[in-house]
Amino acid sequence: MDSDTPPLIVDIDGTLTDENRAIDPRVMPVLREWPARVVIATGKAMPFPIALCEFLGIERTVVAENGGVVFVEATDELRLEGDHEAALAVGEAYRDLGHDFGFGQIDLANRWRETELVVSLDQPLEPLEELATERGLVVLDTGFAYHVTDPVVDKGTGLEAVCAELGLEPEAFLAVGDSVNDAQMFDLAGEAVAVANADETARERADRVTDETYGDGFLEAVAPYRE
Ligand SMILES: O=C(O)COP(=O)(O)O
Ligand SMILES: [Mg+2]
Repeated sequence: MDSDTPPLIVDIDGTLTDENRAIDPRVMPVLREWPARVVIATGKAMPFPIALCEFLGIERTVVAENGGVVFVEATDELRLEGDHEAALAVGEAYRDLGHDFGFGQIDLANRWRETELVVSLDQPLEPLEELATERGLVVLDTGFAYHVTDPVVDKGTGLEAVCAELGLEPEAFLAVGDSVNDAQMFDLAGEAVAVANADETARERADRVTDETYGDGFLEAVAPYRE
């Protein structure tokens, strides 16, 4: 890798993982040794990307909850944005209709969530969308969960917030991802790469799509910078 390596913003599920959310171990040395800034941008709640950074031994620069949560360790900045009350109200109304979030009693998917709400893909989408729309929220299907999210935030606004903290430009970034929740960061990044398992929106908004899927796709996306 040379000094021209761009900063990297990368999604977790479907990009660094396999289809079952397990991290592909081959991505770990790549992230650990990346010579420029690495931003982990995910729909997951903050503890997951923070833990990933900690276990990788890299600085914690994180966009979580699809942009609702931004944490920049270097400047000690934590920004929470989005109407969490509205998301919780959607959840309550969804339950009142007899539906369930689908993550069991303990619900680790929502437990540490601070700005949005997630529902399992095996639960009905239509009533969730109706309730979300009534409250000015949107439902994102990432291929891993339905996210009830405030449209004032996304991974693009998250990238902008990180850049404002660190004095970087979004156009300097290489972005890699796999789904609709990566679209706005793809639009802002100088180079956006969708892995081959990506959904239609991510593929359309990317500059290129890899031949390989999941972790293999990520490795292919970053290969030009590792020669
Ligand atoms: O868990 C999800 O639903 C999406 O997570 P991701 O943004 O890291 O792919
Ligand atoms: Mg993803």
